[in-house]
Amino acid sequence: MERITKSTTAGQRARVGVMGGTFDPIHHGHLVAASEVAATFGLDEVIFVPTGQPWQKQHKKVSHSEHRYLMTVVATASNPRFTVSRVDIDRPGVTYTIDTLRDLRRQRPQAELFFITGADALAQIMSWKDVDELWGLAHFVGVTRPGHELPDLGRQDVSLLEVPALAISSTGCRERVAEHQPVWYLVPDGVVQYIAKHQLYLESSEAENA
Ligand SMILES: Nc1ncnc2c1ncn2[C@@H]1O[C@H](COP(=O)(O)OP(=O)(O)OP(=O)(O)O)[C@@H](O)[C@H]1O
Ligand SMILES: O=C(O)c1ccc[n+]([C@@H]2O[C@H](COP(=O)([O-])O)[C@@H](O)[C@H]2O)c1
Repeated sequence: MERITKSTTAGQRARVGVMGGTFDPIHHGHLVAASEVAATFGLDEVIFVPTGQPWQKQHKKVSHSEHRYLMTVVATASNPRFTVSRVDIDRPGVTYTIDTLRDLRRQRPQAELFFITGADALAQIMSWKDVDELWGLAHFVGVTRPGHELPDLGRQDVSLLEVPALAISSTGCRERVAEHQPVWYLVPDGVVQYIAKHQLYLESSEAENA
């Protein structure tokens, strides 16, 4: 029997957001962006998808995928509409969104997918693998982010949304931890505790990959 959520009535397709990110660590900028898109587009669910190996960050040191996955689980646990997928971290090799969306469509053939990106990621989208095929797999929603221009790609299947401006970045959070400054209220409480327990980010994140 098909599962019917509060927003989706019988016969309607579920509306599912996909929030992809490195999430190293996940912060309130990610969570507010997902929440705003969910409210504006009447989404039944937002699936957070931590990347496996982000190819455009190969020159940077990225934390182990299990740490990034578990921090994402902790950060989203209190929201019944937020879920976390392992599709990218369990797929061997470099992560491409074309594979993410194909996998999610196989898992949710009835769902209408909305891929959520910040302004900086949307500005790079024309460099993503198989971009011409991406458009057919999801509707794309670009959200505002302080310090980044939201590009108008001139496509009807790309929506632009203004969200509360939170000048938070994972890079900034990692730098603060490395400098022994607090990250309380930049990331969820459970993520602060996870970072401390596992002693993440005590070295500069800009180091080259070994
Ligand atoms: N403060 C923010 N406001 C809106 N969107 C954001 C914000 N931070 C990140 N995003 C978006 O969330 C997605 C995942 O971002 P990511 O995990 O790379 O975080 P980040 O803060 O950009 O990380 P880093 O500083 O390590 O590059 C991207 O689409 C990005 O544009
Ligand atoms: O498919 C690609 O070529 C591609 C290139 C860069 C980024 N992405 C996706 O964009 C999302 C945000 O990535 P990032 O690197 O800003 O954390 C995440 O889901 C990535 O997998 C995808």
